[in-house]
Amino acid sequence: MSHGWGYGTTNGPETWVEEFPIADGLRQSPINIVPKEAKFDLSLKHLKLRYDSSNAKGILNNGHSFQVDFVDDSDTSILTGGPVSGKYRLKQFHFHWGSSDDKGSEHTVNGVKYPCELHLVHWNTKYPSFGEAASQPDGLAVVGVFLKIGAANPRLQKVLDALDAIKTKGKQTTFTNFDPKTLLPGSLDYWTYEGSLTTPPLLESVTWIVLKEPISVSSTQMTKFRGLHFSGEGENPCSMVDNYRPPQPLKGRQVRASFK
Ligand SMILES: O=C(NCc1ccccc1)Nc1ccc2c(c1)[B-](O)(O)OC2
Ligand SMILES: [Zn+2]
Repeated sequence: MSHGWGYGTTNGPETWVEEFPIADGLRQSPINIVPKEAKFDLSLKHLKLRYDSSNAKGILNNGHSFQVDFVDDSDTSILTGGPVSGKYRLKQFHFHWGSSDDKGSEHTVNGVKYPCELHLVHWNTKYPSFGEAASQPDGLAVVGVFLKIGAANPRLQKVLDALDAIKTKGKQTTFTNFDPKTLLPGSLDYWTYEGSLTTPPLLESVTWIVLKEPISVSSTQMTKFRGLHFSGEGENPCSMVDNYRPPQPLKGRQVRASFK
């Protein structure tokens, strides 16, 4: 049986460095964000996200999270402005969450964990593909959005209703006509820093753009995330929960803020 990385006691974040030594690198993610230590940078531009709902393609249980994949063969769903130069194409979005409402996010704010964190993954069109971009220091731009327990979020419902069809590892189904902009909070104020993928291969190619304002999710909606399985059909069932990497050392990096 393939051992493969995961979030369990024998293959979790503390073990990843054995196969992926960059886990101890200089620009690892996530991090704990301390707002008072973030430097307001007047030169940071407004974040511009233009998505075409018809680019949504499918939804997949990849054994670590679930992701909604987008057609990325043209510049129809792109991120521009913010801390980056050039155009970054939306490839997929996915989430990280906990086994209970007191944990689950990857980034933390003053040490506070949110129950869930959304990642919208974009790649720099100066490179020919996502895979190529993922190996470049300016290859990826990921927007992180915190989810906070409150009123049920109707914008999440279409995604959550699709989860019954992808309960186990490897299952996927079509998922069309969805604009991820509907998942964003009212304010696009953000913190930004240079980091990495938070899952193996942990490549140090991500400009992180973490939104200050969370979106809401209800406890009941959170139980839908927790109904997924890390395991495949017919394997010992293993609930997909606590699929988050804890904060990593800042190692001298500056976190900048787009707002005062
Ligand atoms: O795309 C991923 N893996 C497949 C892969 C293919 C080709 C080259 C490298 C990697 N992973 C991944 C991508 C983006 C993010 C994360 C993980 B995240 O840190 O969880 O949030 C942001
Ligand atoms: Zn992620």
